[in-house]
This record gives sequence, C-alpha cells and structure tokens, in this order.
Amino acid sequence: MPVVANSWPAPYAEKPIDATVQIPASKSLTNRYLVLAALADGPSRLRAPLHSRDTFLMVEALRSLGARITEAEGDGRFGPDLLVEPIDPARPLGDAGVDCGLAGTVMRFVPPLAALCTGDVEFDGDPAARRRPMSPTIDALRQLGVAVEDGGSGSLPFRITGTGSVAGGHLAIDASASSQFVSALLLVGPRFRDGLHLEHVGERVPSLDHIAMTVQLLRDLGVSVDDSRRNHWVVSPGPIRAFDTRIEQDLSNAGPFLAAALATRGRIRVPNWPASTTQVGDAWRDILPRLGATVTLAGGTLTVIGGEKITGADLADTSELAPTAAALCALADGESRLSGIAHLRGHETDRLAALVTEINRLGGDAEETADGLRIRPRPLHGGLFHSYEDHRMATAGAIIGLAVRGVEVEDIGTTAKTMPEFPQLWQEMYAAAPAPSATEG
Ligand SMILES: O=C(O)C1=C[C@@H](OP(=O)(O)O)[C@@H](O)[C@H](O)C1
Ligand SMILES: C=C(OP(=O)(O)O)C(=O)O
Repeated sequence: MPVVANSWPAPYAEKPIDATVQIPASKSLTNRYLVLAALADGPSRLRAPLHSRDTFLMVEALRSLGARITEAEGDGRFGPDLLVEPIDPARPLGDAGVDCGLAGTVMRFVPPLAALCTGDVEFDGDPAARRRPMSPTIDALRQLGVAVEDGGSGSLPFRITGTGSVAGGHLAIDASASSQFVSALLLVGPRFRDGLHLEHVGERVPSLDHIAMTVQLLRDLGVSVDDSRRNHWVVSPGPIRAFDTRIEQDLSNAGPFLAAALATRGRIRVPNWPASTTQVGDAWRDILPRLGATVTLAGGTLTVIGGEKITGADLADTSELAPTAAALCALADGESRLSGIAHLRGHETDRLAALVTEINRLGGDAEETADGLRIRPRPLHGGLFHSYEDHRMATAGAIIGLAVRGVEVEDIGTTAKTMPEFPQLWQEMYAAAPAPSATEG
C-alpha cells in the first residue's frame, strides 16, 4: 500500500532488467516543429509526434493564434500525426488566451509569435510557471516595439498586443537563465521584416545544444542563419518551408530507461536511435560509460549494459539530463560533481534544491555547489521521493527505486508533461526482467 495518497510504489528490481524499450517522440522537436509549421509557407505534417501536456498546450496556443491543427492517422505507437495549417498574421484575433501550463517551450516560444499576430493575447500558466524567468522575453519584445503589459512583474501573467508585423533588426538580450530565450526569437526571426540579429549579453548561455537544434531546424527549412560568432545569431528574413517530417523519439526521456541498466546491472536496448541528431540526449552515449556502463550503437539500436557498480563522475553541462544523471550518481560508489547547471534553479522547480532534498531524504549525501551538485556515496533507504510537479524529478525517483527497496514517488502523473506513458512503459520494462527466484529477495 502507498504510504501517502497520490504516491506510486516504485518497482524494485530483484534481478537485472533486460528489456527493449520504445520511447515517445521528442518534446523539443515536436514543439519547435509546431511553431515552425504555424509560420510556414503552407500546410505541414508532423509524423509520430509527441502527445503530452507540453505539446497539447502548444497545439492549443497555436490554435488560439489562428493555426488550424488536426489529427491524422499515422503509424506512431503513441498517437496520431498532426496536420498544421499556418496562421494568417493579418487576420484579427478575438480575445486570445494562452495557457502555458509549466511548459518552458510554450511560455518562451509563443510570445514572439503572438507579437506577429493582430490583437491582444493573454498569457498565464500554472502557479509554478509564474516563478520561471520570463523577463528576457518581455524585454526583447519591448525592444522590438511590441506592447507587453506585465504589471511590472517581469513574469507570467502578461498581455501582448500584436500589430501584425515586427520590423526586427538588432536585439540584445541576457539569455543566461535559459537557452529558450534565444531559440524563441530565432524561430520567429525569419518572419520579422528585416530578419533578426540577436546578441546575447551576460553570463554564458546554458543548454547550447538546444540552440543548435533550433538553428539546424531553421536551416533544414530553408532559412539562412549565421551563428559563426559566439553569442550572435543572424537570421535572414524569408519564408519557412512547409514540411512533412517524422519526429525522433525523445533521447532525454530515454535516459531513465537507459539508467535502469546501470541501476540494476542489466541491459536495455533502444531501437531507432538516430544516426545523427540535434538532441542533447545523444550525450547519454558519452555520459553512461563514464558512470560505468558499456554502451554500443549498432544497427540503429543503442544497447546499454550496466557494470558491476556505478562509478562516480564529473559531468559538465548536462542540462535537462541532470536529474537523471544525479539519480545515478546517488547510487554510485564514488563522488560525483555536476557542473554548469546553475540555471536548473529556474526549471520546473529549483532542481538543484529539489535533488539535494530528495536524495538526502533517502539517506544520501548531496549538496549544492554554486553551479551544480556534489554527490557522495552513502547507502540509501526507502521513503517518499517528492516530485515538485517536475517530470524529471519523478523519473529520478523511479530510477533510485529500482535499486533501493521501499521508494515511493509522489505524483508520478506529473510525467505527463513530456511522457504520459511513463508509468506503463516503466512497468513494461520492469515486467521484462527475469522473475526473482524463490530463494532471493
Ligand atoms: O529549447 C528547448 O526545447 C529546451 C531547452 C532547455 O532549456 P534551458 O535552456 O532553460 O535549460 C531544456 O532544458 C528544456 O528542457 C528544453
Ligand atoms: C526544463 C525542462 O522543460 P521546459 O521545456 O519546461 O523548460 C525539461 O523538460 O527538463
């Protein structure tokens, strides 16, 4: 029986798990392609896209700005394809409202798009969304001559009044709190009259891989982007080509499943691993061997085999992979340092504080550093792992629960943000493990 309401007893693996898993599509790719389709020069199709809370919120946001989005039967295991007819910036909006939920991609990517429309758009989100950094977006739009009413808060909620066009040109922002401030403006930049020369001023920009993904997608759709100068991005004005594309599975969300190989000394296979990709989750191929796993990519299948033990490691710039990596480090037999992730304090929750609190609650030894975490080995025990409305905290708890008896994860349903199927897929993976023998456990 669960120890508290709304808690999920994490499956504990008596034996090594040996399973093949299929992961739903990438949130970052799906939501970028949705925005690009809404701005494209004709109708587009997303094949096998992600269907999760964050993509649902994006679809609804784009519909409220006038995009027509419908479903069509496809061959994806996790839901239908999406057909998108672009927005017409000249068509006046009625009273439009955008619910951002807790989705960074919605709260950062949609406002510049609303600025291109004609009319008022009200933005709000979950209570936790009001705590996420937004002022670079608000400042950027004002620099571009767009009216934004935020009551002086610099955060959600706010209202944008679009006039149907944005001149664009040079724009300086501080994107040190999130790469999404850069990606958001680049995605819309080709539709500004003069294009966009975006300059970052401030501490270093985090999650650069996500900006590289944005640049690559724009180029793939015929947009000229010059990113040859550090902290400068120049986007030429011009059309965004309509497309018909298949969305890769989410390699970041593959992480918790791959981690199961390390946590249980097992073996996990993920087929259809892309041969080349812009997803940050491809970095699992570098990270997991440093934690003691053997990783091979052959015939399009990534295979991860857990070692006898998880080794500690120094891992830099793990971005959204950090909570998964931290869960493994909490199970390691050596010290680990995760650096370059100070900005995780502004994610779904303050992830550095949350990880330290929850790992230590289970008996672990984790502490915050200026820009990350230090985790030392100490035996863990069962208990309640809080998820803070954060999908990656919930999956971190599930990973620890594989190796530590009696872990319960509070609100596993929060995984619906990017992977509503998580509890089912986790159970399927677990059920694929050899049954425990009568003499053990
Ligand atoms: O553009 C994107 O799709 C994302 C960018 C990153 O944001 P930050 O730069 O805030 O880390 C990442 O952590 C987030 O999960 C998704
Ligand atoms: C930081 C994340 O999400 P968001 O897109 O809401 O920023 C994440 O998924 O780890």
